[in-house]
Amino acid sequence: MTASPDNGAAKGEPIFGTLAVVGIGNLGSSVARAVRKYGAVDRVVVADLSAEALARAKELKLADAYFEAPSKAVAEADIVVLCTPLGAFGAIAKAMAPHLKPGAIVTDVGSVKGAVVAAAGPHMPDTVAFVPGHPIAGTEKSGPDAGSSDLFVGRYWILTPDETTDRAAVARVTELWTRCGAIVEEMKAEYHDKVLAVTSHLPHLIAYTIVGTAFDLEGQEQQDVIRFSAGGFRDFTRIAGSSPIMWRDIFLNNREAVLEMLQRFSEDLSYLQRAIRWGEGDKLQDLFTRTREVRRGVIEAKQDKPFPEGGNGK
Ligand SMILES: NC(=O)c1ccc[n+]([C@@H]2O[C@H](COP(=O)([O-])OP(=O)(O)OC[C@H]3O[C@@H](n4cnc5c(N)ncnc54)[C@H](O)[C@@H]3O)[C@@H](O)[C@H]2O)c1
Ligand SMILES: O=C(O)C(=O)C[C@]1(C(=O)O)C=C[C@@H](O)C=C1
Repeated sequence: MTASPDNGAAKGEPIFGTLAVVGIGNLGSSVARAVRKYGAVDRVVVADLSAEALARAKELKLADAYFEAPSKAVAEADIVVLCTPLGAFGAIAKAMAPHLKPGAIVTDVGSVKGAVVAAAGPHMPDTVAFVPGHPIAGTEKSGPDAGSSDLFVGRYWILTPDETTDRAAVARVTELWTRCGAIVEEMKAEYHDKVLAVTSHLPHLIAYTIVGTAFDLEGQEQQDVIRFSAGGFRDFTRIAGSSPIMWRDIFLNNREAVLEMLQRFSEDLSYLQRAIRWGEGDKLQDLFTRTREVRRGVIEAKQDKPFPEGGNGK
């Protein structure tokens, strides 16, 4: 099931000429590194509004050319990958639209799909194909140093084309991310947003809540929570350390699905609360047995580690 590359760069003919990354942070730099390592494109250009991120990307030699304005970077691109926080997608799409090459493909890595299609889609010229996408891979870190060429190896990359999307463009984007090691699947944007609300957005919200609760404790108690940080809390602090801007935008852009899942979660939490209050150990044990099975399933699907076995951090 795992896609082609081992961790020594498997190569073939480049799939695209020039690839433009807009937003050279964790995901953008992972895309830049991966397409180069796996020989998927001839040339990489990047745009980022942060002078600091651009300077660091240059030091790391992540691309062949660097621009502040997306309009400059996309002018020569055969494929553009939007890798900024979601809140910027609409404005970037509008600004770059007049400068896109006819025949170019625009795709993205945004964690929510419905809102992205709504914000960016209407700005796309008819001469360009827009293929929304989302790699289910990442870490809590931000910036160009955080990326890895192996981030996508063995991980799912979901595309959410609709009935108007150019199928040839979908096929080329599929080929691109498959070359970088991902397992590409298609689904409807709305379905994607519902599934990710449970598997990614809600866990982050829970982590933010628990760590926030600990932070709100007074004086000595707060210090001791950090000092004696047990495994469970420690794991929550990792994802609660994720980018505040990225996660603000995810919750603002997947409001309905997150609120729906949060409602179900609250009901399930009340059930456990009652079971603890009334000493109903059988109910607790029954649920914990079923959740153990879920964990087994994740391990069997090889989705339990951020990087592949022996995968590099860069
Ligand atoms: N981090 C993850 O685990 C992860 C995983 C999958 C998808 N994503 C998605 O990837 C995207 C980027 O996340 P990240 O973790 O790489 O964030 P990041 O903070 O590491 O990088 C974002 C970059 O975008 C730049 N940027 C912001 N606004 C811009 C604009 N208007 N024009 C140009 N550049 C701009 C920032 O300067 C920064 O360099 C988000 O949409 C997120 O939902 C993230
Ligand atoms: O492992 C992590 O640090 C992540 O948060 C990565 C993670 C996830 O929830 O799995 C976060 C957001 C994404 O859109 C995709 C991946």
